[in-house]
Amino acid sequence: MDQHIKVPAGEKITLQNGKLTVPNQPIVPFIEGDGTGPDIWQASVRVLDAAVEKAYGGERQIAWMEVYAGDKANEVYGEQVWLPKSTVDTIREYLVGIKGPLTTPVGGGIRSINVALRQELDLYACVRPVTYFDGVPSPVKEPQLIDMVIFRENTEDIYAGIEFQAGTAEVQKLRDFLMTEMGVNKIRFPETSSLGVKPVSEEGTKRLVRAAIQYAVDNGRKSVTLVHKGNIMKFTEGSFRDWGYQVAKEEFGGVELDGGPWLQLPNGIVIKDSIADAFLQQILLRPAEYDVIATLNLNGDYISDALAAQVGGIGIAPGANINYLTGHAVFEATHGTAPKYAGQDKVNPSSVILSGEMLLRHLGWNEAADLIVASMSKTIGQKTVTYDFARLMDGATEVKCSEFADALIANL
Ligand SMILES: NC(=O)C1=CN([C@@H]2O[C@H](COP(=O)(O)OP(=O)(O)OC[C@H]3O[C@@H](n4cnc5c(N)ncnc54)[C@H](OP(=O)(O)O)[C@@H]3O)[C@@H](O)[C@H]2O)C=CC1
Ligand SMILES: O=C(O)CCC(=O)C(=O)O
Ligand SMILES: [Mg+2]
Repeated sequence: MDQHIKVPAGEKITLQNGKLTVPNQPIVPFIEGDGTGPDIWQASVRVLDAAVEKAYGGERQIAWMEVYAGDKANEVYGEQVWLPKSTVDTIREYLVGIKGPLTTPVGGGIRSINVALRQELDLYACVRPVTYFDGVPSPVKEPQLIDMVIFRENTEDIYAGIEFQAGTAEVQKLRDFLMTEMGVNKIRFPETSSLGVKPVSEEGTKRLVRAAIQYAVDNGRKSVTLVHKGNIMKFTEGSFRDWGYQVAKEEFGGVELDGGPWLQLPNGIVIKDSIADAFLQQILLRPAEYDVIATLNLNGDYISDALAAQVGGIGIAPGANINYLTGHAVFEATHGTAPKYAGQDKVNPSSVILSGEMLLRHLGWNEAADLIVASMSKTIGQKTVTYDFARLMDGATEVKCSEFADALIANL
């Protein structure tokens, strides 16, 4: 902790015997985020506080504690400080946090702060539920059939950022090693290639798939689909599939259906797999056949936004980054900073509000979480929506980001 972080009155959330102990005034660190982050956070925190107040009449309250990352860390800690150590240490100490989106430049510049936070805290499961709220405009015919929860591996894959730029001494060293010592002759343009490394481990895969299956078991879901491109990337994505089936068999009692590879657990849950390209058309054509999804980091990134579009877009796509073993969890929207709308009080705050709803449920404050879901349904049902929905909805009343929060609070 340092002098920039003001600790509010409240108590720490702790983990005891694998279970969270949540005081009535838990201190929860938050990162406001870049771009539209401040608008969204200011709207979201009001809704979260109002839901808690309504559910518990003042007996419970979240003590929010601001920690810094991205542009605001530069302002507070000085230039080129994007993710202060104290931010990571504070979230580590207080276990549960929430964040707005943070900018990552394309090409050069800093590596993703979002990814760094997930790696530093080993938040190995990125959990992104995709459900439909009645009345939301959707490009598909039967959006109500979509009810999936994506479990995206969050620490490995090509997403880990191990890559070397064309023309550097580093890439030359790696290329020479691959070509002379490993017999690699498939780099099409060796002199001008950048090279990336795609680590996919048995441990990393198994803990993610284990979490996905456990979620399916705990929540009475019908199936878990392992999504991969294992026909082409045999030892990374193919192994993800194989290790996934192994967990289902060895730890959850899966038995082969019709000679495999699909499995069925004793409670009826089906464990199956799908190749990523085919999967992306299947979720459009036959979404009812998919339920819990377990996939690698980059696939999960693409699938998250594609599925979000089917239920109205990334303005209403929440998520959580979780380590089920240590209890650490950082909740965040699926979308980014949407920089062209920054400071306009315009964008949809629903993704962060519903990420907060997931946070409340994670704390066991289900009454407050339920109030938020009900209010979201009611407000959208009244066609009071932000620009993203209004432009696709007949007869909608378009409201600002902050006004949408007001409407949600009024409907709690
Ligand atoms: N976890 C994180 O913090 C993430 C950070 N990022 C970062 O964000 C930056 C911008 O990324 P970009 O690719 O533009 O993706 P964004 O998700 O920021 O925005 C893409 C488009 O999605 C729509 N959108 C996004 N958020 C909302 C919202 N709250 N309400 C309504 N519509 C929304 C807008 O569509 P329209 O134009 O149609 O109105 C927007 O132009 C990059 O630096 C990227 O790295 C990206 C993803 C996640
Ligand atoms: O870190 C980033 O900038 C992008 C991350 C992202 O798109 C995601 O996690 O969905
Ligand atoms: Mg993404």
